[in-house]
Amino acid sequence: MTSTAAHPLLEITTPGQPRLVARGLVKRHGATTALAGVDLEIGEEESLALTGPSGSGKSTLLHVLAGIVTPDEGTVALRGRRVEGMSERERALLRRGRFGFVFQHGQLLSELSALENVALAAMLDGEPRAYAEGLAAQWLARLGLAGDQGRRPGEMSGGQVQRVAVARALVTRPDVVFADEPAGLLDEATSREVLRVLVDSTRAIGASLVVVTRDPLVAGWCDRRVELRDGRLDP
Ligand SMILES: Nc1ncnc2c1ncn2[C@@H]1O[C@H](COP(=O)(O)OP(=O)(O)OP(=O)(O)O)[C@@H](O)[C@H]1O
Repeated sequence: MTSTAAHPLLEITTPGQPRLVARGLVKRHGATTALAGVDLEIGEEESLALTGPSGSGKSTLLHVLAGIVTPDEGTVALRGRRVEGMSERERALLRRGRFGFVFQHGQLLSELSALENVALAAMLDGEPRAYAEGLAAQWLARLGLAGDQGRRPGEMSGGQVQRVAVARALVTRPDVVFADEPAGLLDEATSREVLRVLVDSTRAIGASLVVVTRDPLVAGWCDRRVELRDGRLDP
């Protein structure tokens, strides 16, 4: 499942460095300081569980690390290249090609089948349609959804939908996968099933993973766990 698309950001390689490095991140929302100075490094192929109480800044940190939200202060670098210094176009390319996302809900297009949803991510990353559909079919089969390719999100269970979302995030073989309580709306058993698939599949393709989770068992599956409190990482 190798990507054939030439990617303008693929030349970003600095061997030996952590994959993602955040320094001095501060983010304010009006009077609220969501991030109050966060330093974080994420290694090559490392999985990191991001935990902490409600309102502690987990989602904000994930969005800043992923280049979705610009910090008020501080820097984020992917393999040595500053993300917050990129143009909007470069950041969009980065998000589409080098990052994968799994959110709580809403990331699949309801009018498209599971196969089309996954293939679309690969097509947006530059793959031709037939190749993208082949990749999508392989990923769906790998995640136990071989028989569900033609189903739309409304015709699948919550757990199946989130597994399609995992396939969608991984089909571009991203460097880093960001997941914000990706199974937060599911029952505990189904949620853990989805998270297990996410952690294992991310590891299998050599991607790094940042996952926001409240579940200590899931956090235990990750290589490392950090806790945010009032916008700071607990030492
Ligand atoms: N767009 C926004 N506008 C205003 N305040 C915001 C915004 N986004 C986040 N905040 C505030 O910033 C703080 C951190 O929010 P954030 O969503 O990052 O926390 P969280 O740890 O992910 O919370 P939860 O576990 O409840 O999802 C909170 O006080 C929140 O109310």
